[in-house]
Amino acid sequence: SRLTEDPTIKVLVIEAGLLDTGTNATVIHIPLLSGQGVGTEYDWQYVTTPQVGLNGQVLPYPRGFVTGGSSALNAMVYARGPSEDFDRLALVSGDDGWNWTSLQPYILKNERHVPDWTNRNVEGEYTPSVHGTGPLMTSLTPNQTTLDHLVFEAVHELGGKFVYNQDMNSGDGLGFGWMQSTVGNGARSDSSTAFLTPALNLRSNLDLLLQTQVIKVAGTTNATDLRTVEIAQHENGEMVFAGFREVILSAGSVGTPQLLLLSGIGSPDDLDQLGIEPILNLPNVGKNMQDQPMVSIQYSVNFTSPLQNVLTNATELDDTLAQWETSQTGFAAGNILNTLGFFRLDPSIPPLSNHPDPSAGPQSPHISFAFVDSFVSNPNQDVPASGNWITGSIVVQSPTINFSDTSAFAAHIIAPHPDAANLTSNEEIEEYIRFWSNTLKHPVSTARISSLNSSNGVVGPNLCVNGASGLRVVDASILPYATGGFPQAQVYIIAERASALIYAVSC
Ligand SMILES: Cc1cc2nc3c(=O)[nH]c(=O)nc-3n(C[C@H](O)[C@H](O)[C@H](O)COP(=O)(O)OP(=O)(O)OC[C@H]3O[C@@H](n4cnc5c(N)ncnc54)[C@H](O)[C@@H]3O)c2cc1C
Repeated sequence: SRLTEDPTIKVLVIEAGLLDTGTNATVIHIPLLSGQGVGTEYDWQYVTTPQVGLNGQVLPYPRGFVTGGSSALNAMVYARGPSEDFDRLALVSGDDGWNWTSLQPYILKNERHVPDWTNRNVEGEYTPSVHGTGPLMTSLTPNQTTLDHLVFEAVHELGGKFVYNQDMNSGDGLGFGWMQSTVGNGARSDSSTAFLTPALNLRSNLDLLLQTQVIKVAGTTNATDLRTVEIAQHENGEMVFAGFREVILSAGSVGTPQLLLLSGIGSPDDLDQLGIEPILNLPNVGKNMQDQPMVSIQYSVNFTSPLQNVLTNATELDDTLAQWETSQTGFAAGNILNTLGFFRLDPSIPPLSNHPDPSAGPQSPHISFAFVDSFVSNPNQDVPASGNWITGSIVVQSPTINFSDTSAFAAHIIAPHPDAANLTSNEEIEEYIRFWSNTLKHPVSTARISSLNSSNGVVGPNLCVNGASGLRVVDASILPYATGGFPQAQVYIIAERASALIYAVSC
């Protein structure tokens, strides 16, 4: 979208998946259904290899197979992460243009805060000055609940590190706050609805090839001058497009290293085993992947929740969805997540007492957690047939023990779910985590950025592939570390600056 603002530049987008329109695609656009696009025709439907740390489990690994990519499938959490994340990106890449302060124009250019459909008063729930004027819309929940108020009562009661964070997109990455979702006008806002589709409607210098898989990038006269793309629209239907000014891979943390390897870019040993002729020795392609594990604990509670009512009562669900279809309003026009917290672990106890701190700095989180007003099951866990439930979803480790002990929660919690009933020793907690963990689906770092003189990276500070010409990577794979926030916000920011770099510096 940004590149085609210049009418002299022609852009061809090649997308393997489907268009995000049509009857089935409402699963993408209705905020209440967020997450339900997983496992459908809009998902590549990968699975992991058996995970050693999770007792050998094989987990589904969804990736968007649709215009908008995974931003059309995701849980819509918009959290840029701590400023320290971006400062570390600048340090690793040796380019101050990636630090939090330098990125401000791009941060403000891609996103804007909008009211939820009820237009309720949200004063004190976010900070207007840290939001911009961009096409991507973010908003707060229209559906505040009893649970949300309990969460903030518990935060107040616990004090200490459990501070209220008015806006987790301000660069301050710690504390509990109201969650911002990529929702506007009652529907999901994503990289297709905010950027690609409006540009396609507006400009003739942008074209989209759908259901077309890129097979590899190639050189024509010079093997490392990579401006040719081989594609296929069906088996044995290969075509070659040559002569691009530049090829930009945005196939994501799984697709981008796959394409690099298919093109002969990677570790020569890996490529030899696959029968692919090596053209560039970049041993970090597809290596160093970081993701964020998550585990949920459910509690039965003595209050009912609107979300649970809708999800368990077919008539209510039909009515809610019918209202959305008519006017993009009602309960279905809000995300199912309303609040989110980011915290640091105690440095005096393991794992931090015997490992280097993996966070980006002293103001960056080690864990995050969110509460949902319903039963969110872990992989292969059955949803109980009855009862009122809430779920605490914890990334990496569980401080919900503290939370459920607060008087705010104690007055409402009946019992933890039987699967988590007897978690008292460290061993029992560890076994629970290994057995029930899932992934947040946040892979990064498979084509990581590094400074110009480093051999650790796949791309340099301008996102050009090291040792090649004509080839750039712009997606989550370039991030050097798992984010202290949630990755999509960082991907939009990277893409916004990348468009400026593409104008300024050729690869
Ligand atoms: C279920 C789920 C929930 C998530 N929840 C959140 C969340 O709440 N908040 C958050 O910040 N992040 C979340 N994420 C992660 C976030 O969506 C991703 O980090 C982000 O979308 C990555 O963007 P990307 O451009 O790197 O890749 P993607 O968005 O995955 O885009 C890659 C695109 O390339 C296409 N492609 C791949 N290979 C080829 C090929 N060979 N030829 C042609 N096209 C190809 C794909 O079809 C896809 O459209 C979630 C992800 C998932 C899957």
